[in-house]
Amino acid sequence: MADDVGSIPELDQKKYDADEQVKIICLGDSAVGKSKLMERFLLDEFRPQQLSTYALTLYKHKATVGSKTVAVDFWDTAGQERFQSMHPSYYHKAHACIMVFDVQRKITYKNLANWYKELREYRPEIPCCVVANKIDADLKVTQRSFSFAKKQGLPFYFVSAADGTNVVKMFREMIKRAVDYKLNPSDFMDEVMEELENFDLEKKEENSEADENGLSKPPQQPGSTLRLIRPARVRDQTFSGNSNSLAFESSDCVAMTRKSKDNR
Ligand SMILES: Nc1nc2c(ncn2[C@@H]2O[C@H](COP(=O)(O)OP(=O)(O)OP(=O)(O)O)[C@@H](O)[C@H]2O)c(=O)[nH]1
Ligand SMILES: [Mg+2]
Repeated sequence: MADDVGSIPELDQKKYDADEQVKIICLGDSAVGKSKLMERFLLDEFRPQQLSTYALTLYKHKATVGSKTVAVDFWDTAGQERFQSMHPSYYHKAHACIMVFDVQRKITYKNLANWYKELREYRPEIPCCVVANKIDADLKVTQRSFSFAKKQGLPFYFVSAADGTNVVKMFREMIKRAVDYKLNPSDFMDEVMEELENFDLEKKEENSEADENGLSKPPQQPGSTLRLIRPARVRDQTFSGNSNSLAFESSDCVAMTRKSKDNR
């Protein structure tokens, strides 16, 4: 049993600060085909058996965008109702989101509104798209209009993980949008986080300079800087092929605490 998600290199989210690393998350109800879409894109295969994702799977992919090679981490999680809402660390530092519904199950389309609301609470500005999956089961659905994406101003794709329709196109466009977002973040929180991280680094440098000059360090004020508290415990960790799976045991989450001077 691992005791700290931060100690699992694949899940150390600091790596997403590097220019050539992006994180793309996938949202949608259970059995809409999130994992099958990833498998279709990454392995170009489709095995119809259903195995619901257990908590979290991380798929790694190298993509070329312009002249750059970019490492893309796709985060895939179970859309099961029992989870109700997603673990906050799932959204943390995500650069794009793919929202999926099943054209054969109306409820999965209706539930997009809930997924989208939660996404925007954590990531107000990241690029997002809506994906109507399983069109192979009934091609006539492509004649219908699904207004949710239009209302929210989001790109919309009819796809099929089973026969591959539009899958590569959709993933490539989302990777490009994630990279563009990474280079020009319009998310206020991203900028605040970056400022605070730089501020913390500068402070550390000042302290070590003071040390070198034989000066004493200023006393550390507990809670006066921004701290990232990582999920405390991990129940299970398995590695297979190019993906990692793990489960969070409790609702412990990536939480940010910051006490201002006035609160001390
Ligand atoms: N006909 C058809 N079936 C599909 C397609 N994509 C997925 N399925 C089937 O839908 C079922 C669920 O697919 P998954 O990819 O496991 O669904 P998921 O969204 O990852 O589900 P959770 O992990 O439980 O959240 C499987 O039985 C797949 O075979 C598709 O494009 N066409
Ligand atoms: Mg799945």
